[in-house]
Amino acid sequence: MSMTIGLAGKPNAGKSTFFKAATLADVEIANYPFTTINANHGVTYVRAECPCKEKGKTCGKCVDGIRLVPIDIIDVAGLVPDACKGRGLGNTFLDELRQAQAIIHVVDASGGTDCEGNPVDIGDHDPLEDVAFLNREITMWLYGILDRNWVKLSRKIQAEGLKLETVISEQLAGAGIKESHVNAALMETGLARMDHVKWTEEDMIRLCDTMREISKPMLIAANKADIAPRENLDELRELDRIVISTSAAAELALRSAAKGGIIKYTPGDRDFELLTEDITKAQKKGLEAIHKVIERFGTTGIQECINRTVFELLDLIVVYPVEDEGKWSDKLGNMLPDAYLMKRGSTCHDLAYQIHTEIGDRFLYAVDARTRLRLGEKHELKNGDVIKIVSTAK
Ligand SMILES: Nc1nc2c(ncn2[C@@H]2O[C@H](COP(=O)(O)OP(=O)(O)OP(=O)(O)O)[C@@H](O)[C@H]2O)c(=O)[nH]1
Repeated sequence: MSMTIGLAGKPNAGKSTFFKAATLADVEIANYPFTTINANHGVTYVRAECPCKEKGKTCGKCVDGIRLVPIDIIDVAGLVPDACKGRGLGNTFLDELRQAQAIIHVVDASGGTDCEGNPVDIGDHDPLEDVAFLNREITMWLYGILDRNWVKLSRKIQAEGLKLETVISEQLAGAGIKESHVNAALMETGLARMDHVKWTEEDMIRLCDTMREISKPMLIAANKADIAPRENLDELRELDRIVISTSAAAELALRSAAKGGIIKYTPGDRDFELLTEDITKAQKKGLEAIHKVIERFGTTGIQECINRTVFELLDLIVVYPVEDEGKWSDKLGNMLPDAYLMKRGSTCHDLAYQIHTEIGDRFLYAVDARTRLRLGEKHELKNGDVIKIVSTAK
């Protein structure tokens, strides 16, 4: 199961900076091959507690007990200028959006760019408009697809006795909508109890809006928080969703400085340590400014966006498969060699399949390496579990 985070945002909101920062990893930390599919596709990392700390050992795969687990991220390009003037979302944008299971919407919280991304005075543009705009556009895109054939589909449901959720999900399959999404939206809107023939346009838009929320959960990165008026940040925080104050520019500077050996900084840290005095005046001033930003907000917010997208919006957990339940290692003695992101609710059997099809097919039982207890195939995994799978596979 591969999951992808989509980064969306109007021009100049800081989306490219966010993407660059989120995908810039110190190779020594990352330990994974850098797999760029194209310029817009990259790998970012979830920050997790590494279990090796509990053993009082260092696995060599983490930094001071912080494990970085890879996940794909796409810079969803093509939220075109003029979209807000009625041109709608671009095809590139929608094509890429389909591939993402959750969205981080990078908003210019400073209000220093208009709806097309043109610079205006700080505070002149209301960032709430950008949030509402993107949501509405995605909803109306779904509605457009559904409405196109609705009369025909509606008749088909009645004539052939088909299930409403099957027909709707088939029509919206291209947008990544699954039957479970439709079902959940029908329940949430109360439309499940109403004859679909009687649905008004407004009902259908409401259904699409709810399907969007469920199938593409979104959090808001209130970016440029460092220069944003406080009212803007407060206003955004009142939204009924996760809103995180971010400074993509600060995170990019920190990761670049860490990569260059100037500072010690692991993504998401609440501070950084200067490793050399051999820096220019400008660098020193820059780092001091970033220090103030971190002091004010706790972190730059970028890592928090990734973590909360993964653990809350996508509802994933991290699981560590091992072959030796005593040493928490593989056969060669490498401690905690892998960290897998899996959907919450996954079982030991699912983990076996994730490791290898044959191990899944020939699964016998699993062992919780912490408690040494035997677990059956249906046992549900928890975040941070260290698990050995026993199978008859060679
Ligand atoms: N003050 C401040 N400026 C930022 C921040 N993030 C990005 N910027 C600046 O905002 C401008 C736009 O950033 P980009 O990352 O290029 O914006 P974008 O949304 O990707 O825009 P396009 O590439 O045109 O789509 C640049 O000058 C950045 O340096 C931030 O957190 N704080």
